[in-house]
Amino acid sequence: MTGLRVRHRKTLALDSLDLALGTGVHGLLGPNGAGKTSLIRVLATVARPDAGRVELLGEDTAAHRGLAGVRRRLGYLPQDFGYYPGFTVREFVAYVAWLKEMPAADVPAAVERAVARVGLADRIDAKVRTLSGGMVRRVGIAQAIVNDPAVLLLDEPTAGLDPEQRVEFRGLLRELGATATVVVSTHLVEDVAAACTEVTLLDAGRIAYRGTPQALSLLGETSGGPGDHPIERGYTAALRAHRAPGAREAV
Ligand SMILES: Nc1ncnc2c1ncn2[C@@H]1O[C@H](COP(=O)(O)OP(=O)(O)OP(=O)(O)O)[C@@H](O)[C@H]1O
Repeated sequence: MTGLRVRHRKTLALDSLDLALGTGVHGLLGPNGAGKTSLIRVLATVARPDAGRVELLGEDTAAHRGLAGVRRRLGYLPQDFGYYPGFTVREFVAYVAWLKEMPAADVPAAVERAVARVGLADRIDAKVRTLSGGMVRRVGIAQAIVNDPAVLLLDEPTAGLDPEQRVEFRGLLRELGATATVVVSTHLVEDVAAACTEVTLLDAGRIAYRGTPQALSLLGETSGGPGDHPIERGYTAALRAHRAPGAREAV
C-alpha cells in the first residue's frame, strides 16, 4: 500500500502509510488508537481509504473488478466479530465457507479441519452460545482460516485465550505464515516474539518502527527503555525515538 490515509471524522487514523507485506507473520503493534484496526479493516476491504492505493493479491482494491476473487482468498477476524449464537460451531464455520463461495463438496472437510486446528474438535456440534469467551474467539479464528486464505487478517486474536491456547495458536500462526501473508494485531509482545517474522509498530497513524522481533528486542537491550521483556523494552524505546522532537520515520 502506498500513501494510505484513513480519516474518521476529524481523526487521522492512518497518515500516508507506505507498507509492503509478503509471506510470513506480520505483528502489528501500537498503543490504543494507533491505527491498527483501521489498517486491518482497509486490508480486509471492509473500509475504503480516503487516499492512497492498496494492492491485494495483485488487484487494486479501488477497482471493483477482481475484488470478489480477492475476498474469496482472504480470512478476517475482526476485533468484535459477529456470530449467530444459535448456530453450532460446525454450522457457523460452514456458513462462512459458503459466504466465501467455497465449492460445496469441499466444505465439510474444510470445516472439520479448521475447527480441529483451533482445538475445538470436541465442541464442533456445540451451540456457539454455550462456549466460553476464549472458545468463541477460537471459533472466530476457525472461520478466518476455513478457506486456507492467502491473506489472513487477525485483529487481536489472542485476547481471551488461556496461556495453553495461546501457545498452540502461535504454532498455528507459524504454520500458516509459511505459505500465507498473515497480519496479526496484538498488545501481547510474547505473541510477537514467538510467532512473528516481522513487526510493524504504529503510532498515531504512522510507522514508528519496522523490523524483525529479534531486532526490536536488541533495540530494547541496547537502549535500556522500561519493560519486563526485551521486546517490550524495544517497543517503548522505538516509540520514544519516533516521538522525539525532530525524529524522522524509522522504517
Ligand atoms: N468509527 C470511528 N469514529 C471516530 N473515530 C474513530 C473511529 N474508529 C477509530 N477512530 C479513531 O481512529 C484512531 C485509530 O483507531 P484504531 O481503532 O484504528 O486504533 P487501534 O490501534 O486499533 O487501537 P486499539 O489498540 O485501541 O484497538 C483512534 O484515534 C480512534 O479514536
